[in-house]
Amino acid sequence: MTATIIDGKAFAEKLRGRVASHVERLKAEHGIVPGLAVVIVGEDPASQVYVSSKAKQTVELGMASFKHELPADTPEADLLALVHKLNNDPQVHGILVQMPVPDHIDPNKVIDAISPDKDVDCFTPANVGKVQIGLPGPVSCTPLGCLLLLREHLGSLEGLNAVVIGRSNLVGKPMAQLLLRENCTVTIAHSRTRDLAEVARRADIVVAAVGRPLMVKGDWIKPGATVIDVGINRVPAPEKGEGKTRLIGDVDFAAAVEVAGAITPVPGGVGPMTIACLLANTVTTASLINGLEPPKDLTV
Ligand SMILES: Nc1nc2c(c(=O)[nH]1)N[C@@H](CN(C=O)c1ccc(C(=O)N[C@@H](CCC(=O)O)C(=O)O)cc1)CN2
Repeated sequence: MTATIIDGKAFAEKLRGRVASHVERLKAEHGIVPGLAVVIVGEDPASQVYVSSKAKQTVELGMASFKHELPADTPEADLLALVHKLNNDPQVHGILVQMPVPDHIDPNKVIDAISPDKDVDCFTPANVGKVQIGLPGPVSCTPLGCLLLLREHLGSLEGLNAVVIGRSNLVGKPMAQLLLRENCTVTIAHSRTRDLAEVARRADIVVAAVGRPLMVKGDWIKPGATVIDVGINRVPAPEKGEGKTRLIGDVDFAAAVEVAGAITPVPGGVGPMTIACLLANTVTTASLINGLEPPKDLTV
């Protein structure tokens, strides 16, 4: 059996189309131009690519983009001051500080500084709580992207056994929460989980978000299960030339594709959905800030 490949790139394109039509409507009917501010501290090459992509796509969808590039040695206080300025800027409806930040900056202080009204990453405790109890607002971008892909592929997730491997605040925990909201039976597995392979083998849905290349083996997957690979691991690729790299996921794709019912590739799976969901969240926050109901087709 060979799994269906879940095409995140194609789905992200469709989602961006929906975002663009809501942006047009907000402008035409309410005179609102949703604005997204992205802040990057330092020169991490991957982060720079993601931030440029975010800014470019924001403009492509008709929104206003505000990009702030700060040197790696920026004092924490200066970053917090910029966030406060953006909190008070009426043209900005979404604020994102690219993670990770350099070691001398406390990411929790940065997250705390972002106004929950503009927290398009859904990192603030207020928004994490809203997701938990099902109130409208932004939803963590990568987990939102995963869930939209799962719904598109499976329809209802009700009653399914879902195993999330990884317990980060960025992906694992919010992913588990969203799956619970879908009435899945959810297990969060992690580095200390006993018999991880056995736990994974019970799952109808496996979400791998550990950041360890190829950790999830083919024989960890129940035949027919749906596998969502959140891993984005850059590894050396000498076959492509000296110093070249390639991206691989947390799942051993070549083996898992023979067992699973459906699987996301890396690249081209969850990654593109993360940015599309960020843009969707910006329309959500722009709507809420202006007292409008956020569009239902951009969220879960
Ligand atoms: N403040 C945030 N920081 C980070 C987040 C986040 O959601 N908010 N997520 C990740 C990185 N990330 C977005 O910022 C991200 C990662 C990957 C992709 C993507 O499109 N990947 C492509 C491959 C791209 C490549 O060649 O490198 C794919 O998988 O097809 C988009 C966004 C950490 N930080």
